[in-house]
Amino acid sequence: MSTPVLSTKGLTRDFGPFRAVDGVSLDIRPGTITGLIGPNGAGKTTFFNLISGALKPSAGQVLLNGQDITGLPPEALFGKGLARTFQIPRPFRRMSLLENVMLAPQGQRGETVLGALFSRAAVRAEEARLRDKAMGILEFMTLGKLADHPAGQISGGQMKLLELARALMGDPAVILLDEPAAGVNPSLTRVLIERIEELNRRGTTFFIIEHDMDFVMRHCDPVIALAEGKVVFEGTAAEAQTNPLLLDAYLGAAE
Ligand SMILES: Nc1ncnc2c1ncn2[C@@H]1O[C@H](COP(=O)(O)OP(=O)(O)OP(=O)(O)O)[C@@H](O)[C@H]1O
Repeated sequence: MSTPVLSTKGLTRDFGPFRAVDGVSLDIRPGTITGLIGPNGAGKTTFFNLISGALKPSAGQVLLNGQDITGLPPEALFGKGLARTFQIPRPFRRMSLLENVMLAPQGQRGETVLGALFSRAAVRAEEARLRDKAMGILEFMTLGKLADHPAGQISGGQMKLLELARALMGDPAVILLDEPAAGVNPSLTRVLIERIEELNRRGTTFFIIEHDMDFVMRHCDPVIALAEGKVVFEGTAAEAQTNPLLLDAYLGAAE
């Protein structure tokens, strides 16, 4: 078996007396599109927040390519190749799409104190490089024509594409997506899925929270299920559909 690109060991998070994530240990294999499912309140988003540095764990560890990244802030993780998108995207609404993508956190010379020591020509060259890279990514995400549009004026589905575009500025090895298909119309969902699969073919690993079981069955392998903060299932999507524990814990509501 290949070395996991991302691992958690006993990852735990308490909110007062309530344990939202309860000793989760799992491995994400490189090159997979791994799905994370579970009922409302199972702890999925909290688990993503712990991995991506948005929340500090009460106990446990997160490893990226074997390196301990527990508790590092999101910007530091972005630089290490771990990116995350949100259930509800939050672009800078008055800035253009291009500016939003260019502003994705990364060691941007022009904005650092050190940057003041570089020549203005070097700063301009760096900005031109970022602009070209951001434009290429927007085109890849089918948003090229909207590059100069204010981000506050695009649809919710386009905002999800923009979120992924921002994530791509860090050349991430692993991307965490929180409900990418929620509230997105079918044609934009298709674009999103095609891009995820294209990036995956090029080697990017995805870890995706998704409630839409059709999406999970078609695109995710393996699938991990959380219930009450614990892993209750790990296997293929087909196994997930027939697992009795899962039917009780999660899919039972559909019966
Ligand atoms: N900041 C917080 N303070 C207190 N409790 C919290 C906090 N964040 C989450 N919780 C609780 O932790 C539990 C897990 O929430 P979480 O949002 O991680 O679940 P989820 O599986 O992502 O649910 P959903 O599918 O509805 O998004 C819930 O009971 C929630 O109320």
